[in-house]
Amino acid sequence: MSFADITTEEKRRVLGEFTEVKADFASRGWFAGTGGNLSMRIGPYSPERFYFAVTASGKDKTRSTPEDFLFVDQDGKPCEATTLKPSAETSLHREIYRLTGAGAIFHIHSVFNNLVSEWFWERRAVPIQGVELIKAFNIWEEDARIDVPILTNYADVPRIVPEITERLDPRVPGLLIRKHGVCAWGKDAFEAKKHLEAFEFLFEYVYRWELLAGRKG
Ligand SMILES: CSC[C@@H](O)[C@@H](O)C(=O)COP(=O)(O)O
Ligand SMILES: [Zn+2]
Repeated sequence: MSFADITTEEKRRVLGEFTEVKADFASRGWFAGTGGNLSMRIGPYSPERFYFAVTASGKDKTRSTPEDFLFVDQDGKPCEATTLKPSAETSLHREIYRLTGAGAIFHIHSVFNNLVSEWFWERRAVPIQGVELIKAFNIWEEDARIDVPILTNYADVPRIVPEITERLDPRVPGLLIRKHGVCAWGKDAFEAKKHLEAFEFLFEYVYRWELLAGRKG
């Protein structure tokens, strides 16, 4: 099955859901300075062949226009004729889809995700233990601990890709890029959003806990 076989109804459904998620994130202030990008997969999946809708690069993501998204394939090539440029960080989405088969990936910049990525940079991971919201990742064991990987924020974005390949933890549906932002994913937009909200809660918790524990300043 190729992209041409995907029905117009299915494309409309995905873009409709995508538009809602984007507006919701905009209302939370998650797209400061055009930062952040979102993608949602469409059609059948294999690690070698898949398609996804992705936000166009450099747009004001707090606005809704007919030029907000385009469809690309597993190589990041547009599936339809367009003048739009896919997100500068499309290579990160491609690799996460290839490794996980996720249905949606959301990347945002926030002050808390930037702060914890720097504070824990030496260990290359943010440790989080025993906080109830870890269950949002479908991890139910008593006093569970996760380590959210922190990757190097290379200006040449494709250089980050091998670090994703090496560091992605199948139990943890997210990763941080140092002093940049978080990518969170899930089997569909609902789950990716749930994971993103949980990460943002947990990063704020960790930051505040470090302050209370006197490890900062
Ligand atoms: C202007 S914010 C920095 C951007 O380079 C990037 O990190 C980002 O998240 C948005 O890039 P985009 O190409 O619009 O998807
Ligand atoms: Zn970014």
